[in-house]
Amino acid sequence: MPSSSSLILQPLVLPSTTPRIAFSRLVFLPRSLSPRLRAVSLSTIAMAEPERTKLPHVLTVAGSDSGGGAGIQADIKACGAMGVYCSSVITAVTAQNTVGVQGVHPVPEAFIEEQLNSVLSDMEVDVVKTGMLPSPGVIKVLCDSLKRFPVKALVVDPVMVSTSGDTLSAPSTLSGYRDDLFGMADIVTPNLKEASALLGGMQLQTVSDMSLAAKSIHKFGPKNVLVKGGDLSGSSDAVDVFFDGETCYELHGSRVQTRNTHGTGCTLASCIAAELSKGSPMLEAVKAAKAFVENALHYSKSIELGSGPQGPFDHLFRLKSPPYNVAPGLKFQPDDLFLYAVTDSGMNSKWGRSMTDAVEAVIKGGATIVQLREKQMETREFIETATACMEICRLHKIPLLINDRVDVALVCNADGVHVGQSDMQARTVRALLGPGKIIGVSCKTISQAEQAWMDGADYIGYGGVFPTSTKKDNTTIGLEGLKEVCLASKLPVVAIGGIGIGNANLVLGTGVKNLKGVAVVSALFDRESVEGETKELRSVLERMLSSVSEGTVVL
Ligand SMILES: Nc1ncnc2c1ncn2[C@@H]1O[C@H](COP(=O)(O)OP(=O)(O)OP(=O)(O)O)[C@@H](O)[C@H]1O
Ligand SMILES: Cc1ncc(CO)c(N)n1
Ligand SMILES: [Mg+2]
Repeated sequence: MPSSSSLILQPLVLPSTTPRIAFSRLVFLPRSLSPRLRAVSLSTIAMAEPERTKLPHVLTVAGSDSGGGAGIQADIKACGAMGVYCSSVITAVTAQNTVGVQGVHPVPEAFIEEQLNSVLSDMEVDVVKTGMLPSPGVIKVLCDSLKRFPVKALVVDPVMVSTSGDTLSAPSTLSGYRDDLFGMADIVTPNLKEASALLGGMQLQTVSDMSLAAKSIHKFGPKNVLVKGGDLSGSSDAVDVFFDGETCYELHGSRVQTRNTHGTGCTLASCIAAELSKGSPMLEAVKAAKAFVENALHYSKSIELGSGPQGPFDHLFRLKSPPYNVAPGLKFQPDDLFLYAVTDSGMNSKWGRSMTDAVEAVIKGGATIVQLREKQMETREFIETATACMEICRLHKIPLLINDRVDVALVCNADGVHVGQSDMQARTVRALLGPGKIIGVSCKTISQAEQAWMDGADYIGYGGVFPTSTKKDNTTIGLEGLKEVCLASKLPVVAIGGIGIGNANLVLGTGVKNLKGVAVVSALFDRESVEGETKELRSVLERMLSSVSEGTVVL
């Protein structure tokens, strides 16, 4: 939470095109403090930096798929798409296409060992991901290599049978997986058939069977288990079950209607490995991987390759879409939600001020994030206004979000988008904006908050807390509803709806987990002095915050 005295020293990461000079700067939390403090914060010290960039690195130990949709080929493309370097140790060469597997040619174990030695001894691997390990001997070689060259994480996809029904690893590998490799794994990712085989043929037909299976497989020693439900018959969504040893999570995604699902499992495990190599926590890595697979399937629905029943999909779909080339904006920090200003041009014209003047004033007053919410403005005017506001926000290092209009956000390279329940789904917004942008979702219920998290949003807006004139027909849920959703939410929350100087303390005073701030429209913009009102609200919030943190809340 913001505090006027907290100072941190933070390295400034420069884009790769910038001359190789590193700066360090003093950064105060939150981003908008007084101009005096900001001036101090920007004093930079130039110093020489060695010429070295460490790329996150995944090593895949898997089989080649001549059709290019699964195996090593999927792994390399998936890691590339996630921005991670991928080396490969090939365990077998398969002759494979959309019809099935026509042949398997295992690589001799001694030569697999040689490949492992070459890469692990030299190339600073962060994460190892395994796919097709055709024999128990290969598993043994791999375990020995990992003991000699430990890595940060091990992702085991226990590939046994292809979807076409062809055997990719001997049944005798089962005990190698269970007794040797699983105990070293950070996560194992069996599909339904593999989970069943690992558990001696246990029937898996429902999501609760999947949970039981995840818990049983966990007993073999991996830190986490993900039982994948791509092949769960009769399921209208794509549900996977994640178990971390304590909690079982059902991860629900939309089921894409397509024949092009060959290689989803390899891709999912590689994306998890890629996210782990970048430093993501496990559950976040799994979520990001699942969202990637779903998006890739969605964007590849129309691909026609081969005459068989299961086609490949396009891992590099993002390259085709120019929006993905937009520069990342300010990285999301939950504390930015502290004083969240939402614009309204009707109020600005009432008080005779321009949008840019209003945005500048609200930032000077102490707003920590700005959202342009313009329901009536023509597209061209909206883009011009948003571009001008972006300049002001960039200058002050305050994130600018656009309500609903992903197109406007892309054109003006805003820091993100805020969507409501009837706007574009957050996962689609994420697919369009890419991973570096901020996405917020308005939610009224716990299940909407859960869905926002699943969709890859960064925060939720919860409201209306109090009655408001800004939104007609908006149900008021009150402070009790706010507390309930905050406690259940996995994302930071900003409260909205009828909040102003007179009642903001009631909101922050709840002191409830995940509540990071208040979003305000009329109380800032339907006033004569935007800057003055914002300053006053900011000081009310800061006073409330310090009494909450000292445990001396007086309402
Ligand atoms: N049609 C689909 N729509 C959305 N997600 C899907 C679909 N099919 C599979 N998935 C997702 O893809 C991931 C891989 O699951 P799946 O059960 O297909 O693995 P697999 O059988 O090991 O894959 P492979 O085809 O590589 O053998 C899971 O997250 C699953 O939910
Ligand atoms: C080489 C290889 N690895 C894994 C799979 C599972 O999809 C496959 N079909 N082929
Ligand atoms: Mg499958």
